Amino acid sequence: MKQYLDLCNRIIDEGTWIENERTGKRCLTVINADLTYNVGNNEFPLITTRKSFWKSAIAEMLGYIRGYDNAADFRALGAKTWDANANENRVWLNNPHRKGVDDMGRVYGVQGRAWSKPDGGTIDQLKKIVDNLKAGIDDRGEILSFYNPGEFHMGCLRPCMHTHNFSLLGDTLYLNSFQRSCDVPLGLNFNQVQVFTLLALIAQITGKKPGMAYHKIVNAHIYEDQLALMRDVQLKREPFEPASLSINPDIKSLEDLETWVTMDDFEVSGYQHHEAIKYPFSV
Ligand SMILES: Nc1nc(=O)c2c([nH]1)NC[C@@H]1CN(c3ccc(C(=O)N[C@@H](CCC(=O)O)C(=O)O)cc3)CN21
Ligand SMILES: O=c1ccn([C@H]2C[C@H](O)[C@@H](COP(=O)(O)O)O2)c(=O)[nH]1
Repeated sequence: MKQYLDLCNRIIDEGTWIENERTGKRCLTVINADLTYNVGNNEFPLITTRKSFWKSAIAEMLGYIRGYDNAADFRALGAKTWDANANENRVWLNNPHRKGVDDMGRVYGVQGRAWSKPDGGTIDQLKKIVDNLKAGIDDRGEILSFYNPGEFHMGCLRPCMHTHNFSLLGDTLYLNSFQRSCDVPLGLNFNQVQVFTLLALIAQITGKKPGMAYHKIVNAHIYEDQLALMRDVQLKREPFEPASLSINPDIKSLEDLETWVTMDDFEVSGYQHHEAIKYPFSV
């Protein structure tokens, strides 16, 4: 929690105002933040200075793991977070690649599970990683990349958290996750949970011990219409003791994640939090 609050305070104290053309809003911005999560000790990085909708965050990550490309599939898992980007952004609505209502296009998990090869066919990056790690192999290229500039024009948004790089040291699994752009009041609250849960899940299905997750953020910002709520409400609150996450131990394979897992397979205990804050969302 401290590292989240430190980043919010740093943006407010040292940030630079930057115009953002895509949303038409100004953002108070800093460059470079490094967050770390101790997954081995189950130090779940859940925000306590407002109510966090952690189930939506995990549902989103599960949707990426499954390679979903449709906001309705995310909703069915419990995340409404892609509705606006799929259905309310004028540039995407006018894009000839959009297949209809709720289509997100070739974003995130589509690239992770079905990256198109120039000579035909697709690459399943996640399956290769899981198979290798299960066999104790780290080829120093256990990389899940959602960032495919050749297909940006076929998706509603470029991926923000774009690369997840796994590493094995003996029986311990590590994760470095890279994020190019971060909406600190709204997105980071989710992204912290996602990096943590991704390492916990992949360790569980590959039979490894989870170690540390390292989360690198490049452009960390607060939108102008979020600033007062962050500065005058959320940052005035005292954080509570951290919560912990438990994951159904029956989840044993990538196929389990792809087929029967729901949000009922995740539980958070000891979550004390302040009241929810409704931050404005920029499409
Ligand atoms: N401007 C912007 N910020 C983001 O964080 C973001 C995007 N766009 N576009 C793609 C995804 C979608 N994400 C989202 C979208 C919505 C919420 C959101 O509304 N959160 C509320 C309520 C969540 C709920 O009820 O489930 C929150 O209070 O956290 C969070 C992350 C993260 N990403
Ligand atoms: O997982 C996510 C997804 C998105 N965001 C935020 C970061 C930005 O505020 C917007 C994306 O806008 P770009 O113009 O494409 O940078 O969404 C996030 O924080 N986390």
